[in-house]
Amino acid sequence: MAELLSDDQLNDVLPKLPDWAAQDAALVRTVELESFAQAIMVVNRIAEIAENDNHHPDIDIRYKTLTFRLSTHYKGGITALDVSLAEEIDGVLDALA
Ligand SMILES: C[C@H](O)[C@H](O)[C@H]1CNC2=NC(N)=NC(=O)C2=N1
Repeated sequence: MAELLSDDQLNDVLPKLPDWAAQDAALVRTVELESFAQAIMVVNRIAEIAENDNHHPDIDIRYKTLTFRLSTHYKGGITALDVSLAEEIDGVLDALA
């Protein structure tokens, strides 16, 4: 079972996730894609990852801007599961042409 990260643990992790911020007990990243179609393609790729991980992001879709909020719902905050998912989301975004 994943445990909530302490403030110290979170402060250690955040520098490794430069595109993410800790806001309201979640890891948050906003990214603007090239088009709505590309945004939806990204959402679908991340949906596959989330299903495989059984750990799911909150995703806000506004035209071609996506905002991801990662928290572990049954813990009510940020755990290592959220850090791992953030790294996987970064991988999808970094791989875009
Ligand atoms: C039953 C199922 O394993 C749980 O509901 C999973 C699904 N995906 C999840 N995703 C996230 N972000 N937090 C959870 O606590 C969580 N729990």
